[in-house]
Amino acid sequence: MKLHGLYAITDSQLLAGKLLPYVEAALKGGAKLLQYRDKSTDDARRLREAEALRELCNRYGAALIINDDAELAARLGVGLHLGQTDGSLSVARALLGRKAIIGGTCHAQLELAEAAAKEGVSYVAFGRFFNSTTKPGAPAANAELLDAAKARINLPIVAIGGVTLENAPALIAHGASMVAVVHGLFGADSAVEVERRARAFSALFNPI
Ligand SMILES: Cc1ncc(COP(=O)(O)OP(=O)(O)O)c(N)n1
Ligand SMILES: Cc1ncsc1CCOP(=O)(O)O
Ligand SMILES: [Mg+2]
Repeated sequence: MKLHGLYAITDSQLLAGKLLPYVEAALKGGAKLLQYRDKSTDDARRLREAEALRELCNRYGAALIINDDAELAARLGVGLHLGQTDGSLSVARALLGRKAIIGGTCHAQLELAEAAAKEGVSYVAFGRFFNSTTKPGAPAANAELLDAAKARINLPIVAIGGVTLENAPALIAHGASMVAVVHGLFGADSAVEVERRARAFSALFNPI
């Protein structure tokens, strides 16, 4: 799977009562990666929802990534995203195997990306690039960081944080292989609008 294009991330509050139709709309619109991001402790619901999302991703040729929870990713045989305090990337790589998509949060620091690369990640994620209602306290990054990362890190680069259809082109021009989006994609009034946005995000990426 080429890590290039739209990376959709779910939010349990924003998608309450409409998780599956909105995710299906994003996948129809061309999202390549889908991250299940749910901070709740209801393990039964998380398992059920993640299984349903895996089925949807399979149907649309996208890959499912689980946020924070290596055991759930291993149980489902899908990818994983870990932040700096979410556990070891190299342990996750050993657990999930060499083919799994594993991503690591690198905030605004190239050194974190170099360390993550050594631990065997599939992509490095930087951000937040803009104001984010989903995670307002995330450390701020700027587009020049992407230029530097492109020159130093030989891995796909994901840009996250306040990404919209208006500001995504600059991130892509500075080397982002993927844009990861919550609100700018799923903060829509209808599934039709989510699909339209997903298509528009996807069209920003040149075919490779
Ligand atoms: C693609 C992507 N990039 C960054 C994050 C943030 O991860 P983290 O810092 O662990 O914060 P939480 O998302 O767990 O609140 C991410 N989830 N996905
Ligand atoms: C999880 C995360 N990590 C850095 S910013 C962010 C939130 C992204 O959500 P939004 O696209 O709504 O800003
Ligand atoms: Mg995390």
